[in-house]
Amino acid sequence: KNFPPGPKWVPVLGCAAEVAKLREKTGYLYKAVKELSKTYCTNGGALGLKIGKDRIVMVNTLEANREMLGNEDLDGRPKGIFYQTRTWGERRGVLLTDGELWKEQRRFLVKHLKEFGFGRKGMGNIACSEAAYMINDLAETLGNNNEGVMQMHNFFNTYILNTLWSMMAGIRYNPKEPQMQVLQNLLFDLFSAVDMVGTAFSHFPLLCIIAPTTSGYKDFVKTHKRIWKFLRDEIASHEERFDPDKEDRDFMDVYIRILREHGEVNTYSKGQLVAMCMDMFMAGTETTSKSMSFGFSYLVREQEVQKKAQMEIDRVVGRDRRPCLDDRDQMPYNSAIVHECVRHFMGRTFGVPHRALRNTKLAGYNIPEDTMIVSNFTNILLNDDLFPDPYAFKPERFLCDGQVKLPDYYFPFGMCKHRCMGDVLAKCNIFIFTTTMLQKFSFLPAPGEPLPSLDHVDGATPAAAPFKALVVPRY
Ligand code: HEM
Repeated sequence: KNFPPGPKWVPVLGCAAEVAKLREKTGYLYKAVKELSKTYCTNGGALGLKIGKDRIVMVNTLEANREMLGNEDLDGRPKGIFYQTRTWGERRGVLLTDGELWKEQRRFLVKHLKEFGFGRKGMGNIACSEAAYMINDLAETLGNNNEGVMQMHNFFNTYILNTLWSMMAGIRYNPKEPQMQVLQNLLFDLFSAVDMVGTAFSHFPLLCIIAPTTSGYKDFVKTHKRIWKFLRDEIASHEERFDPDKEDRDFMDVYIRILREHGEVNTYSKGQLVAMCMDMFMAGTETTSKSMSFGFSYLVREQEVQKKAQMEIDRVVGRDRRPCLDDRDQMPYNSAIVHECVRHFMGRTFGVPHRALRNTKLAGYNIPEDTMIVSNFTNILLNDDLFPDPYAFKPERFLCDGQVKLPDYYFPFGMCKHRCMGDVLAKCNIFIFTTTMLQKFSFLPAPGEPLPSLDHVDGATPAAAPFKALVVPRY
């Protein structure tokens, strides 16, 4: 009763058929949700759906999103086969957990990552060092001082992963390593095959038994097994070389020390360590590298924006040294590019789902316990009234009197208790990587190729459609 309005529910399916039909017609889940909201939500605040077993509320308006993120009754994370299969049937990690485990482990993770630079000056240095590898690799691929056409949409992945992994595991990977390429492709496919709200087998769990292959369950498990193996191997090699008398070198060392000294007590366990690494691996790399690939797909289209960014880099940094985080305050245009990259990425996705911990209210509607609640960021970040001409790439929208000014309706990293843990790292990486690339190279439309498409690959996190650029050294 008084559940947010939406399409009619039929037994077993709920309104899955109508959502699927619209999704097929529009090509994207976020567009399907937009059309449904137009049809069913007179006041717009929230759209109520039932897909298989899941009651889902899409939170549409700015006001309703603020209310949702500030309501502690809605601070749970979903339960169920989709979310728990990721962590071998248990609730582990920091991304999709709630309650005591989430609170204690999130606090522990943030506190100890700081020892290795997270959120501190060291983080900027790590990003600069990784950006230097990136441009050297690019120059090497092109052949010194030559230009060439490059596939760009997945170019940044490993470098972005390395900035986080140097703090988590003290490692940097070579992007050309076949194992790394396999892992990146696995992640890309995984994120394209599922949605933020789940997938066929999570809404209809019976499919895991009667149609494990077509429902995507088998692939989901297979991909996760490979990611677990990758992480467990790394933890095992940390355990092997762990020396209690030596200083910890990274977060894995810190966690291993806790387990050796106290055993698996309270919320601490080896499984929790694997799950946290997996969460960071997924939440921390896909989001930032996809924001960057959206950004570069637009920079190739919008040569004027690229030129303005390069003029600012030349003026503030020059060509004799590389950009660093301390330059950011003097580089409002490039800082605004960072926000525009994130806006384009998050504007095509949904927030990480929340769950009602108890019966509560949202936007005047009743929200029963265990309902999944999802921020519809499209309605905010691609909203014509809040961001005029929303599909254009305009860093200027974040500038006022030559300085960056963020409106209070720009919160792509969420708000309140579940706010993104990695926003500072993400913004640091996008700034350093973009400015370092634009200082050294220009990215032009590839001859004979179409301009990068404005369409994207749908999924749990959206990806810029694959595109190429002609990369030309500037000096
Ligand atoms: C452009 C990059 C990124 C964007 C747009 C982004 C966005 C978000 C959003 C919207 C949430 C959900 C907030 C909520 O549920 O209310 C979130 C959660 C989270 N993000 Fe990010 N994120 C980014 C990068 C990162 C990075 C680099 C890391 C890791 C260092 C990270 C780690 C996490 C974690 C662990 C959570 C779960 C927080 C919790 O539930 O307590 N994210 N992020």
